[in-house]
Amino acid sequence: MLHVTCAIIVNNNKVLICQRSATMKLPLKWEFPGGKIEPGESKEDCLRREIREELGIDIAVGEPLTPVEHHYPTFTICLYPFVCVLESMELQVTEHAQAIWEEAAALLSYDWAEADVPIVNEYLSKLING
Ligand SMILES: Nc1nc2c([nH]c(=O)n2[C@H]2C[C@H](O)[C@@H](COP(=O)(O)OP(=O)(O)OP(=O)(O)O)O2)c(=O)[nH]1
Repeated sequence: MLHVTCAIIVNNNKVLICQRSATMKLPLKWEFPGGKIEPGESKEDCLRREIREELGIDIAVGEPLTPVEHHYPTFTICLYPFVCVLESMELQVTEHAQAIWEEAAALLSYDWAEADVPIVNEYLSKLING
């Protein structure tokens, strides 16, 4: 099983969402940026490292949401989501097809990686219900 962190990065009431490139696994699916936890690394350190590598920005890692275990046809992941805050502005998209700031209300209209769907739903229900 792959252990993967992902960041729901919030800034000005928008969330940063990323589209996987055509050559990655799960091509062109939308996801929250992040990646595999390395041996000996904390989830929070993993997220800060991955976000710096993939997007060139710094984040403050905040509240964890519920981890999601998902079985894709050829691999299984456990995805650990955290709500994060943007700490530096200049985005440099190095691995994804695109990265965009999106309103919460529009998140459900994207073609998400399947493991992300429960995370999007939990984030939205927290926004509505506090
Ligand atoms: N970063 C990230 N990965 C996700 C999400 N949802 C989801 O199913 N995944 C999957 C896609 C990948 O198979 C894996 C994350 O690994 P990664 O980002 O470090 O790896 P990768 O796709 O660049 O490359 P690889 O698996 O081919 O080595 O988890 C998500 O929201 N964020």
